[in-house]
Formats: sequence, structure tokens, C-alpha cells
Amino acid sequence: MKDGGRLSAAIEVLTEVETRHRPVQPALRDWGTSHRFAGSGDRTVIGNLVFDALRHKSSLTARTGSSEPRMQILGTYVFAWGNGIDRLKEVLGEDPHSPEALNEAEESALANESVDDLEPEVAADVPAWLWPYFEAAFGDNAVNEGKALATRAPIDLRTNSLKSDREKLLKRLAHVNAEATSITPTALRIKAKPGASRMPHVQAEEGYRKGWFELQDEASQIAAALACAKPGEQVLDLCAGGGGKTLALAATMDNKGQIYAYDSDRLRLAPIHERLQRSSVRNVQVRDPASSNLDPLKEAMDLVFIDAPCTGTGVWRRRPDSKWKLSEKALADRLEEQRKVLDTAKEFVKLGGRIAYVTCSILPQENGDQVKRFLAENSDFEAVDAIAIWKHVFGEDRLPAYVTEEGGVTLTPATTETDGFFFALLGRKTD
Ligand SMILES: C[S@@+](CC[C@H](N)C(=O)[O-])C[C@H]1O[C@@H](n2cnc3c(N)ncnc32)[C@H](O)[C@@H]1O
Repeated sequence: MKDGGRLSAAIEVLTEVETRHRPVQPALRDWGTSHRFAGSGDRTVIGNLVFDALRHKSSLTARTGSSEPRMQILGTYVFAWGNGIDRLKEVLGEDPHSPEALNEAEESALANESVDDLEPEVAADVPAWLWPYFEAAFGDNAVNEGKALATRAPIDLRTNSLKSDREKLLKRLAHVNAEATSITPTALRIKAKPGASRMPHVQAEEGYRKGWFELQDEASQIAAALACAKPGEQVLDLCAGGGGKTLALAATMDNKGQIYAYDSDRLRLAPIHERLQRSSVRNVQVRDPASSNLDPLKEAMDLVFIDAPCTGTGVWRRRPDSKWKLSEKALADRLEEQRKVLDTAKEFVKLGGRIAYVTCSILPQENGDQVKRFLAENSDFEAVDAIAIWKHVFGEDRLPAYVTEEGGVTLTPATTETDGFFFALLGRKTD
């Protein structure tokens, strides 16, 4: 396919996503199934156009004067991909499968490269209702943070230290340009590339099948490392889901001690069994919510890890459609779930034990505010300074920029080059 046909296809897919409220991946898959002539390279380009259009929806609407999929995709091709109006006009004229030629108003909008007069939340591509929270979280840096969350994410990998080491993996994965990251000693990164570029399929690598590495953003690896789970400890991973953090915790514990992996949704736990096996993790008991009684674990855990249900505002790079779907009701629901899960967690912590509270959100309500409320209501717990732990675990070179009053840290694409994440540690006093 030529670019013209790909642009038409991207407009078709984005229309499907916007009008029928479908997630992007299934819409892309269906398009591929009904257009067998398109190769995998074509599908990559079409997907990149759709995802980039969603990343920049607000600024593209302001710049092109239209929220229609046609102008969102053409604007992406011209602005975000840097092709310019002249190249677009060539493409529209060279292929019968191209979108229709531009009318006068469209041409004038797409010829205007200026971004000077955009409102801050529009320049940042952050939904207007969330902007006050961005400003509360990041102050003068809010626009930069929004822009960084509208970029493409890299592929991050976690070295499974139970089976491999980073040096070995760097050699094995040199052909996909994997590099060491600068914060955790476990992480490797394959940088995102612009425009039509394709990212490698790392699950097809021998090292993945053999459990030498997992796909995991560096922020998740940092959160697991900051929890400082030690060999021999008793750990409850209370929101274990598919087990990403469970595996990372098991590696820091060197397979010694015990992790209980629980999730209130048994379907979400399902992938954990295969992952534990591939990674050679042996110190995890999976606790199915339908058949398990967690009561015997009460007051007995050194660490309760809460990878809390959240709005996912920190992972907009990876799920740009979720940015525009998020509602005030969904935020309120997540806040309630977070309160509940924190209140459940405290029952399991032994004297002198700790709760690690983690979200993949950057909103203060889900992060520092939850910690503050919890501490106000539970005088037997105290805040632990996450920066002191960070220095101990990672050194002082790349300290996080955002620290809450209670000592929690917020990671962001703009400051730590990771997904947006929050980490706080709450210690149960010894008396
Ligand atoms: C962010 S996801 C967990 C991701 C997972 N830890 C990982 O690393 O792959 C949050 C999880 O919390 C679970 N959850 C929500 N409320 C819960 C509760 N009250 N108790 C236990 N799990 C809960 C959800 O089912 C969801 O799987």
C-alpha cells in the first residue's frame, strides 16, 4: 500500500474507534481481517497513525479546526510525523485509494505550523477537566508533563535475575538495539521510533520464551525494588493481577520466603501461572479469590504490596484512547476502590511491617491524598521517606523530581523517562 491508502485506512479505523467507542487494537485487527491485501508493514503504519492521532487529539482539533477522524489523521501525518503540507498534497493526488483532496479551509489549517496560541491544557493534550489536577501535581511543569505523556512509549524489559543478567541480555538483544536504562540495574530499553517505524516483537525472542526477561516498564521495576522485599520475608501481593509485580518481587527475594499473590478478580490472575513457570519463580502461592481464605495471613506479613486499581493516567503513552475516555465517575470509583484496598491491606501487616502503595496514575487524589487520608485514620502507621530508600537502592544520580509531603514519589516520562507512577511506603509502628 502507498501512504494514501494507509491514510484512508487510518481514517476508517479511527472512525470506528470514535463512533462505535471501540478499543483500538480490535478495530485494527478487524480492519486487517477484512483487508487481506494489507501487509504487516501497512498495518503497523495504520496503527501508528491512529495511536498518534489519539495521543494529540486535543491539539490536533485546535490546530485543524476539526475533531473529525479525517483531519485528525491528516493532521497527524503533517504535524506529528513532520511530513508537511506539500508531501500530503502529493500523497492525496498520487493514489486512487487516497482520501479526497483538501478543500481550501483544510489546506490553510494544515499549512499553519504555529502552535503559539494554544491553551496550556490543549498544548499538553490533557482533557480540560483534568487540567487543574495536572497543575496541582506538576506546577509550572504541567505542560511538559502532558506533552511527554503524549509521546510514544519505549519497550522496557526486566531482566529476570533468577535466570539471567543484564549484560548477557544486552548482548543477546543487541539486534533490536536494547540499551541499559539509567535507574534500575534490571531494566533494558528499546527506544520508541517516530513516524512509520515498527517496534520489534520481543515475545518472539528466545530469551523471552526461556524466561530470561519479562516485558515491564521501568517504573514498575522501580516500584518493586523500592518495596525492598528481602529473601525470607512473608509478602502479600494484594492486587496481583497478571503477576507483573509478583515476578519482580520474587526475583528481589531470590526465590526465598513466600509471596501470596491475590486479586479480587480471578480472571485477571489467570496469566500468572504460566508466567511463574516461565520465570522459574518458586516462592509464590496464588490465592484464588473464589476458594481462598486470607485470614491466616492477618497480622503476619512483612510487606503488603498494593498495585492499586487506578485511572491509568500515567500510562497514556501506551493507551492513548483511555485518556479521552476517563470520566469523573471512573475517577471517583477508583478512589473508592483505593480506599477499600488500603483498608484491607492494613489487616495483614505485622508489627514493624510495611505497605507499599503504588499506582500508575499521576493524579494527586489517587496518590498523596490517599496516603494522607490513610495515615490520618491509622495512627499505628507512619510514612516512610521513599527518597531515603531510593538513595539506598539506586544511588543519588537520578532522584525523582516530585515528592509528596508524606515522602511518596511520583515518576513521569518527562523526569524519569518511565511511565507515570506513584510509590509510597507506610510502616506499621512496632508498638
Ligand atoms: C493495577 S492492576 C494490578 C496489576 C498487577 N499487579 C501487575 O503488575 O500486573 C490492579 C488490580 O487490582 C485488583 N483489585 C481491585 N480491587 C481489589 C481489591 N479490593 N482487592 C484485591 N484486588 C483488587 C484488580 O482486579 C486489578 O487486577
